[in-house]
Amino acid sequence: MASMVFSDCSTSATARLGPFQKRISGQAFQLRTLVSFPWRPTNRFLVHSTSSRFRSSSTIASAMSTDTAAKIIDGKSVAKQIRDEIAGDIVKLKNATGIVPGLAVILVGSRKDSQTYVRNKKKACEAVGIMSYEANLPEDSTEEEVIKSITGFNNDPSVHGILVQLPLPRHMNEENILNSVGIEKDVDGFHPLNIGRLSMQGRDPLFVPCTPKGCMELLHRYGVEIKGKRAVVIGRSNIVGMPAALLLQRENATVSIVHSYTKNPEEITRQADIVISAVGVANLVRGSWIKPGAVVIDVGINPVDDAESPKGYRLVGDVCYEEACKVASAITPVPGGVGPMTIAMLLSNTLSSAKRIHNFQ
Ligand SMILES: Nc1nc2c(c(=O)[nH]1)N[C@@H](CN(C=O)c1ccc(C(=O)N[C@@H](CCC(=O)O)C(=O)O)cc1)CN2
Repeated sequence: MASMVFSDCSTSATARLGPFQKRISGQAFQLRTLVSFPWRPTNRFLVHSTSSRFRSSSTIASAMSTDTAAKIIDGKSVAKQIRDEIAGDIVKLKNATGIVPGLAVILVGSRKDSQTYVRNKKKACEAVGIMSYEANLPEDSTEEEVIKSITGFNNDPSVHGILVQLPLPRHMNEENILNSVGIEKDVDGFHPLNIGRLSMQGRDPLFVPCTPKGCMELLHRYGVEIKGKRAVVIGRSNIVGMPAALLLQRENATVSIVHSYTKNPEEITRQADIVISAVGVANLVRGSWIKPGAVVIDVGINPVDDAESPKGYRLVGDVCYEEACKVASAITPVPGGVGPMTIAMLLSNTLSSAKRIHNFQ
């Protein structure tokens, strides 16, 4: 079978990435803008070696007949289920107290990808019964102007959650801006007090960052045991990798973080029962990095050139999906995996905030 020998994740993907990024910069969000990660995918492992090295003869037969062995973790359908649950809870809250949860989103500049995410957040709010408020500030706004807008929402009792869409324009100090979101309305969970509490035993943050919370929710809803398991998180960004590692550790996994200075990333990743990859490098994680039977959560959303797609590109994860499918027991697709969970978790955090502020159980 051709696909068993030549992988779509071979070096051709790397070659596509370079010129392509320049062309569409600003159109699709790349984690790379938030994390510094100099790795590039390698072609050191061929697909045929991956499947034959790790599988028993019966599983090879099944992989060959279906070309896919792993269970697909369907983030899109789980996110829908969660949104339905949230909509039901919002009706209960409103009927009992008259309170309608409110979310304020601050968008600075006119990046197309950020505009799309903000529009999607607004639509998702509407669908579940959350009021949304928006502040659109020009690219050349000052930090003070952004902070002034945040302060307005901090003081507005109809707003229960505030988020600043990232990335911010380069001239802004992200830390100053995120620090000015009131901790009790910090539905993105990026405030240092929330992250600090997440990292301490016996303390609980008011909010957990949405993407890592979505990863954990997928593991829970698919019945993946975490306690006592070995987990590897690839990437250590403040908004995904680091909080994901803390969350896994809080659930008693033994956690390693693989990053750009890790000497033997393949070897370490191959020890993991659970892999969460959040580096923003297309197809970095090859099938041979995955321990047979591991559960793989792919946070990367990377555009790669695709002449056959009407848009001229398609989205792929950090993990070479076609290879990993043959080794892992379960895997999230890109798109349709972790991405939809990010917005579902934002709605969940906004609802929790409204309940907490109004002391509703
Ligand atoms: N303040 C924040 N900024 C950013 C966050 C965040 O959590 N808070 N995360 C990302 C962007 N993001 C939400 O803001 C986000 C990214 C991707 C998706 C998603 O559903 N992706 C789809 C594919 C979408 C497509 O086709 O383009 C998927 O993976 O299936 C939702 C939200 C950075 N900024």
